[in-house]
Amino acid sequence: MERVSAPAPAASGQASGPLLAVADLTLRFGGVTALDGVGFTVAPGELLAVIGPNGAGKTSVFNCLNGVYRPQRGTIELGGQSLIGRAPAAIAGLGVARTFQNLGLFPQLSLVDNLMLGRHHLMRTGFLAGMAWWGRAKREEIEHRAAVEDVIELLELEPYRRTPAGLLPYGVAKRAELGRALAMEPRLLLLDEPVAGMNVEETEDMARYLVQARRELGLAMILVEHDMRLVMDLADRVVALDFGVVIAAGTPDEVRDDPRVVEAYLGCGA
Ligand SMILES: Nc1ncnc2c1ncn2[C@@H]1O[C@H](COP(=O)(O)OP(=O)(O)OP(=O)(O)O)[C@@H](O)[C@H]1O
Repeated sequence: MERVSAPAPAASGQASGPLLAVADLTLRFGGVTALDGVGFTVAPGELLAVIGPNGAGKTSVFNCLNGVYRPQRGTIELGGQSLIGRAPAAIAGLGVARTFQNLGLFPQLSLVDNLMLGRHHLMRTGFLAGMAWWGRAKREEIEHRAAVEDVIELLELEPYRRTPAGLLPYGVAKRAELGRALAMEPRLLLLDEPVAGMNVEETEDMARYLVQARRELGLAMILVEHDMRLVMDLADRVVALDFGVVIAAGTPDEVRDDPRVVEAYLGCGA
């Protein structure tokens, strides 16, 4: 898997500091305060889970991190570079990839082509340049295909490589969605409910692939997930939100046992 390896920590610009630092994040929609002074950090290689009942602000955090929403207040720094005000494509270019709850795959394209599209922002040779610089374009193509093959191998997607994404079984499509994000060679991966709608066996498979991806690629991840078992099994640290405010942060056990967290979940009927 060397070709898809994450950059060394020094490439983040802060060898010893956090990879991601979020402070005082505040986001309002008219009269609704979706996020109110949210702050957390993610260390290189760390898996941070963000939990909270429905409407707590988890998706809003992701949408701020990848540039879909612009917060009214606060800072977001990746390796010391501010992400605020940058377009989603620019943030992807800086190494932030996201998986989507409702799958971000093109249903007509084969799994391999979906993964190749995940690498689009890494491609230096455009179509015309490709015609003029055939040798370089060809080399680039070979490199990109090799990187995609590494992801296919890591996630054991070989049997589905030519299958149109729209025809993949649900669990495999979620894995392909993870593959699309990994093919971007991110420094930080945002996982939006990767096991939503999965049965127990599919959930266990996904957990195994996430552990494998972390071990092989060493990349940092933020996991938004309602499945508490997965959170407890995978997370290094957990941040709990309720009504847009951080109500607890710490190890999975600390956060699970925090009375404010228990109350937030009981209050929402979960
Ligand atoms: N585009 C929007 N316009 C108006 N209000 C919004 C918008 N997006 C989110 N909100 C509001 O912000 C708050 C936080 O929503 P968000 O989707 O971030 O919560 P969540 O924790 O992801 O919830 P869920 O677990 O149900 O996905 C909610 O009150 C929601 O109604």
